[in-house]
Amino acid sequence: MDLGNFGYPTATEKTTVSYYDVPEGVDVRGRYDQEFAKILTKDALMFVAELQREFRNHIKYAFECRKEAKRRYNEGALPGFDAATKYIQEGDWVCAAPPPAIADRKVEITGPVERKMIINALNSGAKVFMADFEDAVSPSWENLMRGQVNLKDAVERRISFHDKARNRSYKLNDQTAKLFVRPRGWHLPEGHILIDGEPATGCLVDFGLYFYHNHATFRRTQGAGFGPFFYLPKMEHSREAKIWNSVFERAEEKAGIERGSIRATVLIETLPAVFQMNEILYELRDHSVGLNCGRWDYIFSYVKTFQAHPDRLLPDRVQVGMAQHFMKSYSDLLINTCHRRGVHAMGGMAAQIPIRDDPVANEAALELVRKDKLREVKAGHDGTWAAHPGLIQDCMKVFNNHMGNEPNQIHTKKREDAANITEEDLLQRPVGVRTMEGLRLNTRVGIQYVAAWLTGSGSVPLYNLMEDAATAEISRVQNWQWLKYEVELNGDGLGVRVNKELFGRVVEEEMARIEREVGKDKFSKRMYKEACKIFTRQCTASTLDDFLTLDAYNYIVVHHPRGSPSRL
Ligand SMILES: CC(=O)SCCNC(=O)CCNC(=O)[C@H](O)C(C)(C)COP(=O)(O)OP(=O)(O)OC[C@H]1O[C@@H](n2cnc3c(N)ncnc32)[C@H](O)[C@@H]1OP(=O)(O)O
Ligand SMILES: O=CC(=O)O
Ligand SMILES: [Mg+2]
Repeated sequence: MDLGNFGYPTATEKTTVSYYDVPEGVDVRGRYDQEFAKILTKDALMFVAELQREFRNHIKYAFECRKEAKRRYNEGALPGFDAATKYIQEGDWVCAAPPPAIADRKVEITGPVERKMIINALNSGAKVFMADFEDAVSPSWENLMRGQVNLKDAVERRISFHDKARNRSYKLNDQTAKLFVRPRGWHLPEGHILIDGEPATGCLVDFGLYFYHNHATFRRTQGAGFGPFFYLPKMEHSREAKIWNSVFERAEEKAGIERGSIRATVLIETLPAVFQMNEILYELRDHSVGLNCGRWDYIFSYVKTFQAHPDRLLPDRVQVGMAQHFMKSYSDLLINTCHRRGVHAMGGMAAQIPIRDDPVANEAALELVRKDKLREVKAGHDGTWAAHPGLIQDCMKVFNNHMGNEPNQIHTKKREDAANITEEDLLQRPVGVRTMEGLRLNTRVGIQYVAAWLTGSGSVPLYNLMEDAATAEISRVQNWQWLKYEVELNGDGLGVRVNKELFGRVVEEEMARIEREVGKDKFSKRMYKEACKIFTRQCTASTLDDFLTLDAYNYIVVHHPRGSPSRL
């Protein structure tokens, strides 16, 4: 039996609401809004609180383990395959078969949970739209709660949008992409919802509210009996996948739906996780629809994992592509692992986006995207990511040309040749050089990204590339690493070493450049100075911050005390 309200008693309608109606032990400190109140119902909050109470100790333990692993890496250890789970690596098990509704995932568009973009993405011609609460979103209360409202309207197919300035209206086409939702990573708290006096775990809020309100409609209208579908980001170990699996089981139980209804694709986007791909799929075997190469966070994680290994410095960010041996090995092993276990091996995101006002540069950008997709489909990926609706047709053509009418390559491209990829392959030092331009680009991209994030945008176009939290992290940690080890910029032939004084000058000059590029007016009104402070502090910190957005989050939490006028 499918219990739409999870069997909780129906909440009585309040006629006058001045603040959210919360269950025992839950406090909502975010701004009151009537639309948000339809999401933050007492029953939905009770569901989130139950998840938080059941899993908080498991999450705490997983973070203790992350800390312990970091300590080991910082003392010189390298990540590697786990001998204790050889029986999983070598066993002959497979995951549950992919639901027919999402057998074909050739091209997936991703984007933040903004109303207009959700409509555009669902109408884009992509097979799947991954609605993002992670890398592409600045997790302000407004963005998150509006995102939940938008997704509910999208699942119920009544989402619309009117752009007053352009007098343009948006609504869904008859044929739309299948919806996946990516909740935040385990590390991000939700500072506006307190459960038993502590901030809720961000991803349990994202998952819990979305699941609670949409599971029944989704399964009926989109999933052909399966769903909802998720992407799970930034995990470092299979024990974290095990928590998600238990969360899914609990949600299915509460909703009274069959085990295995919920399906999720895990992003392999941390270095430790590449050694756990079998274990992650195993933990989620009833709920899995594969793995995805989250290449940008993966590069970030390579630097983070090796923060105390000066012999493993990265070259300039632009040189760390999928052709580097360690990146190619990661993608090949992911395909081999997924296909052996009967699930999708998804490719990743090329950073290029269409360049509207320059046809030659636009064609060059599209060609880079096409090449990246060709590499992926030939390697055996079953689908890929695209950042922009203008890329869907080209990506689709590449995949269709190679796969014809086949929905995926799970059973036709096993990549047995990749089964013997070793720890050395996965950790091989990237080749390339470091330049002053690399340091400058990291700095001006990092500052502009943080400025955008602080003002509500989690994905932005910068210098004709898509930038989001993952790409910005690379800029930050690379600067930190170069400063920490006072590295030589060996690509310029000048023997210049990076130190705080040089970095100080670079920051000043890049801030001046940003001001010239964006104009004095925007520069003074937006948060460039605050962004510069946050970014500079993180690049020069004596110990590396785990995440750029954890510190920056403090700037965007806005508490509204109960009964304050802003809640009315
Ligand atoms: C590392 C990772 O995690 S990758 C996954 C996370 N990152 C993302 O999802 C990034 C998604 N992409 C984006 O956010 C955007 O494409 C950006 C910020 C990179 C570029 O945005 P813009 O410069 O505004 O794009 P542009 O002006 O060319 O947009 C043209 C139209 O396409 C729409 N559009 C652009 N990207 C998207 C998208 N990803 N989804 C839906 N619609 C989109 C715009 O809303 C606009 O619509 P309109 O013509 O109806 O007004
Ligand atoms: O989430 C995707 C990534 O590349 O990071
Ligand atoms: Mg990522």
